[in-house]
Amino acid sequence: MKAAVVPELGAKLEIRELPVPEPGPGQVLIRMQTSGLCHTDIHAAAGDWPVKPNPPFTPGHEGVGIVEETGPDASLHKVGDRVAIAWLGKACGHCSYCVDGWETLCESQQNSGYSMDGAWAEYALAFDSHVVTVPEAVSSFDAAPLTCAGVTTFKALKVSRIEPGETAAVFGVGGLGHLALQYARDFGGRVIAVDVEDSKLGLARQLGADHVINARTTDPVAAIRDLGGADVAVALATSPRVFEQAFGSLRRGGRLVCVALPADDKMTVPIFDTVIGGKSIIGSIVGTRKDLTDVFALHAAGRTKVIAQERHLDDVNTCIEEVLAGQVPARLVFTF
Ligand SMILES: NC(=O)c1ccc[n+]([C@@H]2O[C@H](COP(=O)([O-])OP(=O)(O)OC[C@H]3O[C@@H](n4cnc5c(N)ncnc54)[C@H](O)[C@@H]3O)[C@@H](O)[C@H]2O)c1
Ligand SMILES: [Zn+2]
Ligand SMILES: [Zn+2]
Repeated sequence: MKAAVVPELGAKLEIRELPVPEPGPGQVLIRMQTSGLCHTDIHAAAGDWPVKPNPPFTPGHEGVGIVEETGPDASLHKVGDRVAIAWLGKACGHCSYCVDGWETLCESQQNSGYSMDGAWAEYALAFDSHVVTVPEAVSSFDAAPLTCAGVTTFKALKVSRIEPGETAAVFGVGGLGHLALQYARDFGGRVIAVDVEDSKLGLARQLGADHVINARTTDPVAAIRDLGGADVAVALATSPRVFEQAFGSLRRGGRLVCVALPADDKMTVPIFDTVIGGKSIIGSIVGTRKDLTDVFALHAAGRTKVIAQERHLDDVNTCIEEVLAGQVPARLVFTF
């Protein structure tokens, strides 16, 4: 099979011919149909996060495909089922987090395309217990971005406790942001989109943003405050400065949801303003299998639009450059 492999951290990916892997206990072998390029895969290949993956490895955690073979003790899914491989490759199932509906916080979890080989390949192994069924009404093309960008921003808006009528500011209209603003529109009220590319802001308008701000030419903090401030700000761009601006845009009682994971790991926020203004800072990591099922159901009901372009795995290095240059509306999806 063909797979994109990170030979060493920071190096260009290589397209390699590898043997199709055999499913072990509890595993299924998936024949990939589509696989999205999340900015997390770029961090993984660069090795720019505090906890590093071990090369050589195959990235990819927005994989959608067909179960081709089941390993011993894998009985939840059967050959022919269409399933999604998400970032949460496996959680233990019995720690305090897992039993309390917070499997995404499990300390012994495995992550697809990071601690285990991922979905940028013609075939991938996954755990039967953790792949999620894709409903018929959701195409494999749309399902790929929903599997990380969708579930992550759906969860981020849930933990923000946004209320109908509240204002949400979405910082970064990339793969995650273009879905975040649709959930914000559906769960809350007014939506303000911030990016540094006019093309992304045009897309944000089409997807229902009420106001758009180009942070390259306009100070987003002042502009959002002029609009009355944000009840919820979601940080989806990979720079600490964006987190600080997102915090600065909050009105009293506002909640900053931290989602992006910039390599530069520190942000500065004013303590006085946090205390006096009763503001909250919330971290949010992907979503559960149930969240992803809900995301698919919303999409099947026509509530979200996925904006993505089709690419070939052979062009993976160019694709990464395109994403880094901010040229992509809004996700790239490899098709097999
Ligand atoms: N917490 C989680 O569970 C989770 C899940 C998936 C991805 N992530 C992280 O989220 C981040 C975003 O991922 P993505 O796939 O959406 O990336 P992306 O590259 O598709 O989108 C980033 C967007 O930010 C915009 N941007 C850049 N600089 C900006 C600035 N100064 N102000 C406003 N916008 C700016 C870019 O133009 C782009 O539209 C990455 O760090 C990724 O690792 C986190
Ligand atoms: Zn992702
Ligand atoms: Zn656990």
